[in-house]
Amino acid sequence: MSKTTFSKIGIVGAGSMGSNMALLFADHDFQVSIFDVNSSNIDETLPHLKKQKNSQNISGYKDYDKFVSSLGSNNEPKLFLFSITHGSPADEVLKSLSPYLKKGDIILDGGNEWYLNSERRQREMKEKGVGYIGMGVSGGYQSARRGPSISPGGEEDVLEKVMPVLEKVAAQWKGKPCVTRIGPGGSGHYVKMVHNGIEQGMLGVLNEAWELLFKCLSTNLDELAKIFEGWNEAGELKNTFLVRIGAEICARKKPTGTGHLLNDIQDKVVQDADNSEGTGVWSVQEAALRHVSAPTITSAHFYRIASAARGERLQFFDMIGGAAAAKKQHLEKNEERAEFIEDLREAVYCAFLASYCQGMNLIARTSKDEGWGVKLKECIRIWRAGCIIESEYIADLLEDVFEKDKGIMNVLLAEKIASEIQRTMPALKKVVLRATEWDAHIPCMSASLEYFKYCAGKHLPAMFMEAQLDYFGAHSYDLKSEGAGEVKKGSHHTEWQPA
Ligand SMILES: NC(=O)C1=CN([C@@H]2O[C@H](COP(=O)(O)OP(=O)(O)OC[C@H]3O[C@@H](n4cnc5c(N)ncnc54)[C@H](OP(=O)(O)O)[C@@H]3O)[C@@H](O)[C@H]2O)C=CC1
Ligand SMILES: O=C(CO)[C@H](O)[C@H](O)COP(=O)(O)O
Repeated sequence: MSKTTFSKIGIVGAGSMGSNMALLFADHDFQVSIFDVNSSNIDETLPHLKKQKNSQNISGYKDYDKFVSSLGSNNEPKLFLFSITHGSPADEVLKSLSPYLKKGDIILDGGNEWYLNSERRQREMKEKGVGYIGMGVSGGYQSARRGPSISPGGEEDVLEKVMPVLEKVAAQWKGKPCVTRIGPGGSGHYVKMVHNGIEQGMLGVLNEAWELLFKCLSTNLDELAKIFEGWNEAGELKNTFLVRIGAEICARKKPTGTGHLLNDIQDKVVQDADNSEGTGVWSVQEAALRHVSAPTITSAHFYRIASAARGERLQFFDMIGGAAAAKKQHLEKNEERAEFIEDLREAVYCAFLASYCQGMNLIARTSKDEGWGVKLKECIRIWRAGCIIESEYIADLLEDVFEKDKGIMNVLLAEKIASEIQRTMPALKKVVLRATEWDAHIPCMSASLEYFKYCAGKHLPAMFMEAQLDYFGAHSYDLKSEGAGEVKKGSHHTEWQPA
């Protein structure tokens, strides 16, 4: 581990991530100055921070002048951490902070940011001699407090200076910090974006399993918590963060009154639709732009978009006579129920794997396109702890794949992955079939099944699509007799109907 170069840090943004990272850095003996353009955020957060351990290391600021001065004398290089909303809020803050920045200062942008914004800011800051690191921080606010998984990207000499700081505060796995130099430019934010894309897919899959158990099989929430706990204890879903917190969420009772808290929660995910988070949208956009098939991730996204529009959903529900509501099922025999739950566990794993494969293929593609040299094995390593997509079995599998083939572009083609898919796809198919009969919502599981099916399609009906495209668009085609061929326009055209 390298030596720490900074002992002070200026955090901009006293929201849930920023304030918890203030405590994290304070625990690691950094002098922390926390600033927010909205002074009421400091008024609200500081008293709370001051009640915590090591709070003597934290001071709050409401104006840039005092904030920057608190970090040292004029010629002392300063380290800043942004924890603010992506896009124009981060641009506004950077513009206001800019007059105070000096050569040698470094900004760690710890928000979820569009990688091209990070690259633009890197160029702007470079002109002033200021380093700018686009830095993914994963694990939500609990890990921000205890140690997150961190994916920094930027210029090598700047990364060199901040790695000792990040190694100190990152989550640890087997004695190693869950942080690595991802690569140049916006690669750090890009990898975090894909992490959130994978997360989106996994969240989608698990919410489908939850509905099948809760609504279709009428499993009560305490029993459901036990099922998820069991899944998290052994087998392919062992030590999977989202399954573990899923069990806690099912079991949680209301703080007042009786009953489970979950029963009161509305069925809307709005953070994509209201633009407060961008990573989901960008992952979908990037998968399309880079020509990487990622249907688990994209289906999860479009499902979330539809979930946000509850008003429209209710209207449409009435219009089609409730045909789309998940139905209660009575699996007569206990063994039949147990068998279904076991199939469901395998199906969840198989679809989680689909989400991971799609995400890793996207990183591989973009890293090659951009010449970033991202080490996929390292991405998996830093996602082992302090992170939302933590999943031990999948990480073991993929680390091994990336160890053996560092340049792999499509992880489906790794023997180990293919054999896992072959082994668990029948369970996924059984679950999709049953769930379809039961009118359960399965956008991600069904998309994952289709993904594996068409990625392994020896004779796709795309031959018919290709003919149609040639009919009306003269797009031309390859002939079967010409073999697999390249990914490029074919050389044959038929004049199906003269114009
Ligand atoms: N929550 C999470 O689990 C994670 C979040 N992130 C990312 O970390 C960043 C912070 O997230 P989080 O703490 O959850 O969000 P919060 O909403 O709690 O905090 C966001 C902060 O940004 C400030 N802000 C918003 N708009 C502006 C603006 N125009 N100018 C200056 N400041 C502004 C907010 O101030 P105000 O309250 O006045 O709006 C607030 O201080 C985001 O980029 C998020 O994507 C990353 C990993 C996990
Ligand atoms: O970055 C995160 C975790 O890693 C945040 O929790 C973020 O809110 C997740 O949002 P999304 O599912 O929309 O990507």
